[in-house]
Amino acid sequence: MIKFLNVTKEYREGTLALSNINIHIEKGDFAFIVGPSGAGKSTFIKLLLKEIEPTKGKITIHGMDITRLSTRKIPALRRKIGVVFQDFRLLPNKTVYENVAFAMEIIEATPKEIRRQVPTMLAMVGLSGKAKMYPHELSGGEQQRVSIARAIVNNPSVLIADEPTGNLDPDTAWEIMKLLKQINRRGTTIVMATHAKEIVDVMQQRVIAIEGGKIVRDDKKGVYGYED
Ligand SMILES: Nc1ncnc2c1ncn2[C@@H]1O[C@H](COP(=O)(O)OP(=O)(O)OP(=O)(O)O)[C@@H](O)[C@H]1O
Repeated sequence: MIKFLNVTKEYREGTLALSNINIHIEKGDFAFIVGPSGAGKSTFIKLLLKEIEPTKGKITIHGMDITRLSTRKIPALRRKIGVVFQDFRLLPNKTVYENVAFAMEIIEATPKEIRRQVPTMLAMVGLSGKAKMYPHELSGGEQQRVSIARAIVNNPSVLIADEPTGNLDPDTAWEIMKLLKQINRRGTTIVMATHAKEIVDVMQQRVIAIEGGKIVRDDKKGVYGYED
């Protein structure tokens, strides 16, 4: 479902963030992307979201070459991909309900669809009782749940999570991981960049390690493999 074919990203002359990498992530995979700081993980994620373009190579999602996508088709691509960030990125002046609803308004869902789908998502992430609250009234873990609800409300086939537990204490981090695993079980492919050694070691999922812009490991049930 996601393929990187001989992908190279050079930011400017001499800064080779990714060097001729090949990755194939299958539908339903739960893949951790690990590696030391500066290894190229964020670059990998930005390429997937088409925030940046590769210098060489091809990236396909569902067989669609995203490196050749016209600007007009980028919204359709983004709809297939949900994203969750370390810093939540919720809209501060919107309630929990409105934050999730907004993602549906952007794709022009009908008010009826929104009224049906948003409460379902909030129930799924365990926040039914907090629909009217604002982000600053929530704990970090709760804010991350809202951002997950927002990321999956349009039923994307892939959920990209960039350090989703980076700002959370260990117990809360595990709650978020349980939720991500539950979403994965329902068929959503998950790609998660992380520095969380314990989480990667316990979860026993696919681990793709990047070092110096190259893939140095790709194990089906891998471990983190670095000191924290
Ligand atoms: N916009 C940019 N312009 C120039 N060089 C960049 C840019 N973004 C990243 N780089 C360089 O590309 C390399 C890979 O960076 P990247 O952010 O992908 O690493 P990372 O693995 O995500 O690191 P971290 O774990 O610290 O977030 C680094 O050498 C970095 O300095």
